[in-house]
Amino acid sequence: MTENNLTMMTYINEEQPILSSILRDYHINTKPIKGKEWLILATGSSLNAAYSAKYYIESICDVYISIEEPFKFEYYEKLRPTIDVVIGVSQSGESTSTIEALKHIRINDNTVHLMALTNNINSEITEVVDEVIDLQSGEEKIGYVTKGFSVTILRLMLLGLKTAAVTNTISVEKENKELLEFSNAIDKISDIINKTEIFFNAWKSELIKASRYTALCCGSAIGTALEMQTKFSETVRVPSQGMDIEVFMHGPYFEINKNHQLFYIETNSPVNDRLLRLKEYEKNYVENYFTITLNKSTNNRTIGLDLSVDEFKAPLFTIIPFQILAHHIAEELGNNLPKRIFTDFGIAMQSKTKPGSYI
Ligand SMILES: N[C@@H]1[C@@H](O)[C@H](O)[C@@H](COP(=O)(O)O)O[C@@H]1O
Repeated sequence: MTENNLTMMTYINEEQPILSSILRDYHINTKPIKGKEWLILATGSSLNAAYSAKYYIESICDVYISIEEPFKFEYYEKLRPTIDVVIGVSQSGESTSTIEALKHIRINDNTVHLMALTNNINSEITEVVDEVIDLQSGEEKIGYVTKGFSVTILRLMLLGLKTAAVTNTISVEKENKELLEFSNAIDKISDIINKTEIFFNAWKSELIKASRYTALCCGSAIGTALEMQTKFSETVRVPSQGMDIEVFMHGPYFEINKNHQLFYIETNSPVNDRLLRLKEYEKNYVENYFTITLNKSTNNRTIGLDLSVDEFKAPLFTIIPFQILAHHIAEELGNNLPKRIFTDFGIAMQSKTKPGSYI
């Protein structure tokens, strides 16, 4: 494939094989994380990936995870003395705020273990940490990451699984059961892609009309809602937001009008009933609302992933329909995604160490 033909779909289609291969290499490639209190620093999609993995790791492993925006952390937060390890997650390894926050921590604390999780082991982030974990997600030349996002989530989840196994928090049987569940669900990613394509074709003419897109979730799916906001903002470029239903209920619901489109993310959370009640209420005020559920679909407004995974693994999969919809809606709206825009932004604002190498 020539560079001119690369699209987000190229990389979305690579998710299933790369996630399968990472899972296959789990026993060789995944080392446990030392310590009970982890602080993750990341920005953009990497931050959303951290939120996507946090609740799985905490559910399987006896650790506590805090997640912070690095810039805010550097200038306004204090490093808690109980933090054992700080993990800077940066797919490019070139986000200056993550690098600077790690440097700042090192200057003020000589004992905390600093790690980088990155797809570029020659990048600047690797020079400021004690240990580097290679994401190994392969090349991604469209800067609006999809494959790298999914790989980051799986890598983080597997670090949690390995840590749980090595510390005897879970049995070998449980570890194998978890690996099998991941594997079975990853094998169904091509079905998720097909179902989303059918959904998009059925709803295309409506989907492109929204004046605002809102993704609503409960608890452990927050990483999906946040990444929907990031991905739609970057690509569809129409106001987009993603949040927990409890946040929505305390302000944002006032702005709803019929031109908004709502996406509900259903992951069989214990508070799912509240999400269903909200959907029932809001359907009187918007023309278009859709659901992405872990279960089977019961109507044509719903993409049913039909996966046997718990709500904690769900974010690895619930994001995929949004990645595909972002690509297709952006294309329908005439946004030429391979053509880079604001190419001078990263350097002007010093948000990146160098201009992105993606097309
Ligand atoms: N627009 C990009 C985002 O798409 C990306 O997620 C973020 C973090 O990048 P990285 O994970 O390489 O640190 O940087 C930029 O802001």
